[in-house]
Amino acid sequence: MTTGLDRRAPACVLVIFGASGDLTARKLLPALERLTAYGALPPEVALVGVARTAMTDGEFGDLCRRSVTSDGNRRWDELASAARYVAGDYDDPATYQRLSEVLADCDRLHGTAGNRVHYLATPPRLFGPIAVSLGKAGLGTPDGDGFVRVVVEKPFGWDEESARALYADLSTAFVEDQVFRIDHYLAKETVQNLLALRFANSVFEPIWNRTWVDNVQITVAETLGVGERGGFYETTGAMRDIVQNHVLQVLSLFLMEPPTSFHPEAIRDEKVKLLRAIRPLDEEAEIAANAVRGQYTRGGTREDLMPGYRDEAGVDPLSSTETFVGLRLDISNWRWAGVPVYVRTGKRLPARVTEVAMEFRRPPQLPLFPGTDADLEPDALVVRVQPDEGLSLRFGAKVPGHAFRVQKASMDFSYQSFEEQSPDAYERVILDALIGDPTLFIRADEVGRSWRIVDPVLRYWAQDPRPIPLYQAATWGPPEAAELIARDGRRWRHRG
Ligand SMILES: NC(=O)C1=CN([C@@H]2O[C@H](COP(=O)(O)OP(=O)(O)OC[C@H]3O[C@@H](n4cnc5c(N)ncnc54)[C@H](OP(=O)(O)O)[C@@H]3O)[C@@H](O)[C@H]2O)C=CC1
Ligand SMILES: O=C1O[C@H](COP(=O)(O)O)[C@@H](O)[C@H](O)[C@H]1O
Repeated sequence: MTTGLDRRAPACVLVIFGASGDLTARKLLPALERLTAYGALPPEVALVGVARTAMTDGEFGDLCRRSVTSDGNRRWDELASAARYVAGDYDDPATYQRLSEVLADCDRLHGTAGNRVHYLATPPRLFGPIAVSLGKAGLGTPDGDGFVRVVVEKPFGWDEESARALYADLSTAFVEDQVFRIDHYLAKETVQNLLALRFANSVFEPIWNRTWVDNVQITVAETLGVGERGGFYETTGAMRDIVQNHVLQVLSLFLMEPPTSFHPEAIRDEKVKLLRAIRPLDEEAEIAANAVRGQYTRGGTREDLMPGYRDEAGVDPLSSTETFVGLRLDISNWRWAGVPVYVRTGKRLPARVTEVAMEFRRPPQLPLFPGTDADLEPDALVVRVQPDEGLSLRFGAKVPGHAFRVQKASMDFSYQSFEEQSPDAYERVILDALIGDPTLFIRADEVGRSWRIVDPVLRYWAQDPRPIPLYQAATWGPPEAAELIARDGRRWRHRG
């Protein structure tokens, strides 16, 4: 992982496919503006957009400026004014011929030295065909000492088989080292801080195992519903949208073995080893007992009544797509054997919170305060990814007074205590891709292994004749979610 403060992109052209789209306007262009604001994109970096919508170079430049509020950022104006645009179908060889010519112009005018980063920000089913077309046009192969990379947005396929087909398409044009698969969660500051927490301190390592840890809980809770993205979500659901990628990535960083170095491959090797150690739920009875799905219905308060999932635009009124997933996963290795990992994610939950919590075993007995142990929450280390990024260590402390009463207290660290601002996740991933640092990107074997974990559950749900369990918007999921963990004598950290 490159750590220096002097992170600057090398000479190159960033080519965005899907340049007329939502992701480009809402995330990529604002991230590029911020990168120019702090000098990370020198004049030898050029921007090219590709999409079907007819636009001139000037109109694309206007779109760049319109998508961003920038105050006197000269380098951004320069980048947007010099931006080029190629209009055309993604499967038409003429599009790639024009792109080749535009790239040659960039090399001549901006000194971009034949280096290219192709960013695929189109609907996912176009990723494979675009990669194949880039290969056929000779745009996947670097010239001499230069580089060509491809950045792929999630999802990486819909199941293990389609992920393999996408890999095959990418491989017609690129070798694995050239492929940067994005998971924007890995670029969140607190997720990266997991590495610092675990490996820049010696105090945590001795307790990071089954001897001390009782259970791990990962929560990715959103208050929003699917909004405008109903059509997309209908084909995705919470398991593919969040668990297969964000949750399993965070989980593997949190629970992996210490890497032998901070070399990207050493970290990714440990992540994939951990993913391999997660026992897939293969048997039907195992899935029924350890996986819960749910879908939100109308709910909230009278003042803030939220629509049900089936009322959202683009959603089938009889849809059985899951907007909530609860799972118990088990890890078959020496460090974590017998420590359940509870995972929960959903839309329209009561709070926006993403966190990883490690609950510690209770003391063997509580002789000083008999009768309280059932009520006392277990000690826990909580990594808050959002909002209010930080860490908390929760423990029991005596309440002042004559009686010996114990209450939970916590030691907190908040990222707000640093003066430096965290870069937005997309700033981080774009700059890493331009620099060529793959640490925060997902390797092909991690993708395959993650599908291996979620596929059996998705197949089981697809043929399950029972109606999907429902939960009211602004509640913590269906009752089955509470039962999943209560069966083991435990409770979710956040509950209604
Ligand atoms: N939007 C977001 O917040 C996030 C998006 N992503 C991922 O980023 C990628 C892009 O997402 P987003 O920008 O929302 O997608 P859009 O639906 O906005 O599509 C991007 C562009 O692709 C082209 N396109 C759309 N539909 C088709 C089609 N049927 N055939 C050919 N071209 C089409 C359009 O350009 P034109 O018609 O001009 O060719 C469109 O502007 C997706 O893979 C998504 O999963 C990931 C995280 C968040
Ligand atoms: O990838 C996705 O993530 C967002 C949540 O991202 P966050 O950074 O706001 O936590 C989620 O809303 C979306 O459905 C999913 O595609």
